[in-house]
This record gives sequence, structure tokens and C-alpha cells, in this order.
Amino acid sequence: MCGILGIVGNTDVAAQLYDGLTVLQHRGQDAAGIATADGGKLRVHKGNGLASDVFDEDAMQLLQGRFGIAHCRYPTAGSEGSDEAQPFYVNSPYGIALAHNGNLINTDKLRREVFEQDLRNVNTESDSEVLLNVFAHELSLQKALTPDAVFKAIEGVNRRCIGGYAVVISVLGLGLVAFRDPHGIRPLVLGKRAGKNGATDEYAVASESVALDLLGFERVRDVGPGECIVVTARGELFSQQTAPAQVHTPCIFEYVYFARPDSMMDNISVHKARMRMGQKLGEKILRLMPDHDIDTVIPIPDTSRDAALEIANVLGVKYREGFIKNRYVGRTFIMPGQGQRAKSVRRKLNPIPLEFRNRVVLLVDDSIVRGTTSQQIVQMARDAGARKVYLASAAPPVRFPNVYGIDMPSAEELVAHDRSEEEVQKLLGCDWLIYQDLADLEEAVSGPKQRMEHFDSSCFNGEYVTGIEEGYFDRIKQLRSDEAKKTRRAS
Ligand SMILES: O=P(O)(O)OC[C@H]1O[C@H](OP(=O)(O)OP(=O)(O)O)[C@H](O)[C@@H]1O
Ligand SMILES: NC(=O)CC[C@H](N)C(=O)O
Ligand SMILES: [Mg+2]
Repeated sequence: MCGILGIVGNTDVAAQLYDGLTVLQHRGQDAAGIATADGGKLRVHKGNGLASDVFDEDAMQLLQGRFGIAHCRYPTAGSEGSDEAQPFYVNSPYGIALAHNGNLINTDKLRREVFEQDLRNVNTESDSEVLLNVFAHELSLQKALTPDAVFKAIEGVNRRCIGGYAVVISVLGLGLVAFRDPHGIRPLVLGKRAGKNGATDEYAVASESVALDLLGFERVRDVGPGECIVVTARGELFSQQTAPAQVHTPCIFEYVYFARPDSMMDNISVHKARMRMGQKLGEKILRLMPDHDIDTVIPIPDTSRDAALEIANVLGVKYREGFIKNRYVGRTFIMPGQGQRAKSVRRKLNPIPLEFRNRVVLLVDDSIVRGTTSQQIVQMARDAGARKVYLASAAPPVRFPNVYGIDMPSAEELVAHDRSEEEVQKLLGCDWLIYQDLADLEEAVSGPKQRMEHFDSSCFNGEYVTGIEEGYFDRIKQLRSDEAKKTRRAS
């Protein structure tokens, strides 16, 4: 899902960008990078791995400058290679570095345009490098380097680029640029920190507010859909709507799985949204099984905990941590290959048998996507002595590909695609399977104050807010299915 962060400060920002990456790490484990602007020079350091693998003291020393951007990557386009780590950089019309969360769905067309019309070279298969070159070209059409010129350039980006995108850019000689796609599918939040001893205020933008909390920035507001913000190196903030107003449809899967519970996203607490998911699902369980025989509710750590606890409360049964998570194994869903994902579930989770022996357990996960986790977990619960194993998913069945920044390119890899709930239950091997209804999920996220009317729920309902060109799904399947990735890696 990728984490992005940009800071304009009164002192060097590299150490803060690094710290920020450590709390956005759950959004992308494959690569990390930082770019800072130091007078007339852009400094970039990036590579494969976690932030802690990529940066050492020498790298940090190089990254001087009072404004900069950072990225952690979960690939949705191109390869997992280090040349596709972000930020990407170009040196014309100015030194520009870009970090992108999301996925463009018209990359092929843009790539051709960038090469044939804009006369620019794109070196990798990454959609983000294409996006950078579109921006660079649009900026080159402007006469000056001012916030207004940047807004005009982003108007061009909004016009040409289709898909989900939240972006931070460093422009040498100007400052930080941040913007969000016209539907606000991907998240981006703005923070401010009062300058010390009369210095100007400092600003940060991040995928999640948790990065602002850590760095002592106050959460000001979310960047709006189709809005662009420019913070100059001197700390002046400008903002403008660069795309006509569209229906705001933030990605609902952020609340289900991606974001940290301690983040606020589009003014909604992720933690509260997950608790409400648990309440709704608990009520559905009671409706369908009023005389249930559940002894214990057990979460599948980490992400399902908030929902599982609320289900236990609604059902009035015990909540128990029956699986212990190995803290040194990362998130499995965002790993690039199925082999690695499958192996990691067992390495990551181990049962405490006494919480299972002779009990009827309700295992709760936030979502069931490929079924990698739940299939193994159900078996582990049985091996640990459970009398019956029920499984609840705080999200509805995932049946359709995601094309806006989650790497689910191929419907056939989704366990619920073209299967009834009974068929999925059989495949996962549990005694009963229950899914959240989509209307309940959307209500749970929106909350009692109904903060959001619409969502991008495409992986649940197959409705794509940008429209999808004929043949697109076949193309991404050919390029990005697990099989295709395996063949590419082997070659
Ligand atoms: O059906 P699947 O394809 O297995 O995908 C869904 C699972 O993957 C995620 O867990 P993950 O291990 O990535 O992270 P977590 O520790 O935050 O729960 C998610 O929370 C589900 O447990
Ligand atoms: N998950 C994401 O946000 C991915 C960003 C970009 N499409 C990449 O593959 O690097
Ligand atoms: Mg999980």
C-alpha cells in the first residue's frame, strides 16, 4: 500500500523522515527511500528492505537538507527490484523527487505519451516513474517556478493520470508539493508544528496521522480529493483545488486492514471503525445463531484484534489471545509471492493449546483475501484440540481485483471469487463461516456521525469509480498474477 511522508522544517529533516518511515512500515516492507533537498542539490538514498535495512549512519549523513520526502514500498506495478524503489528523481526542468502511494490504471498510454510527445525517458516499469515524468513535463510548460505554476502542472497531472494516487514531491528551488487523486482514494493528512523561538511553522504530510503524532506535528486536516498543497522551503503554505470536485471515495480497505489503528484517516478513527465492525458482526452472529455455542473468541493477530474484542463483548463470551505472533515476521498479505506468504503464516503465528482444547472457538480475522492465513489457522486450531472452529471475517468476501494501490490483480487468486460462502467455508475447512455485510462495513467506517457517504469498496462490489478500460483486467493479470511474478523472478 506504500507509505509516504514529506516534511518542510527549520533544521535537517532526514532523521525525522526516517523515524516517520518506521511507523509507516506496515504499509510497505519491500523497499524504502528518502530524498532531501540541500541548497542546490537533491540527495536520494533508497534500496530494498525495511527502513532499518536500507539506512545506516553513512546514508543518513548524506541526506542533508531542510525539506524532503520518504517512501516505503509495497509494489503494485513493475518489479520488486531496487531500481523501482522510491523516491524517483529527474533533473529537468528542475531537480524533482517523487514518492507515490497508489496505482495508475492508464500507465501504458501515459508511458507512450511521455516518450513520444513529452520526449522524456522512463527507465523502469514503475507507474510512479511515469507519474513523475508527467508532472515534470507539465511543470516544464510553465514559465516560472511558483506555487501557481505547480498548481497548473498538477491540473495537467490530474487530467492525464487515472487511478489512485497520493503523492509527495520535492522540487529544488521551491519546496514540498503534495496532492491526492480527484476521488481521494488514497489517504494523505497535513500536520503543522510551531517553529521554535519565533521561527516559521514547520509542515508535514503523511499517509497516516501516526507519523505526525510521532514527530510532534499537530494534525491539521486531510488533504482533500483533487487538492494540491505547496509548502515553500521558507515555510509558506499554499493550497488549491486542481481537479474538479468529484465524489470522495476513500479506500475502505485502509480501515479494514492497511492503516494502523492509532491513525485518523479522513477524520475517522481507524480504531473506532474496527470496533464498530466488530459490533456489527457480533450482532449479525447473534441474529443468525441466537443460541450459539461459542466458548471463546480468538483474534488472528494483529489487525483483527479491535473487531474480535467487540464481537466477544456483543456475544458475552471470553476473548482470548490464542495465537502468539512472532514479532520478527512482517505482514504476510503484503509479501510479494504466494510461496513466501504461505510459509510465513506458520512462522508468524503459533497457538496456545490450552485456549483451544475441547472448546468451540470463533476465530476472527479482519479480512479473508486469498485465504492463505485462514486455511492454515483453522487447521492449527483443530490440531490444538478445538471441538469446533468457526471463522468470522470483519470484511465481506473479497471477490474482485483492486487496481488503486492494493496488489490484488487477479480475481482467480481470491478465495471468494466465483465461490459461494458455503464453498469458501468448505475450502477453508471451518465448521461455520460468517462474513460482514458490505452495508454494515460501510456504516461501521462512516460511524454515527456519518463522516463519509461513499467509499471505494471495489474489491467487495466490483464497482470502480474511475471506470476501467476494456481488457485492463486481462492485462494486469498477465503482468502481475502470482504465476507471472514467479516466472519473472525466475528469469
Ligand atoms: O486471506 P489472506 O490472503 O491470508 O489475507 C488476509 C490476511 O492477511 C492480513 O494479515 P497480515 O499477516 O498481512 O497482517 P496483520 O499482522 O496486520 O494481521 C490480514 O490481516 C488477514 O489476516
Ligand atoms: N502500493 C503502492 O502504493 C504502490 C506504488 C507504486 N504503484 C509502486 O508499485 O511502487
Ligand atoms: Mg492478519
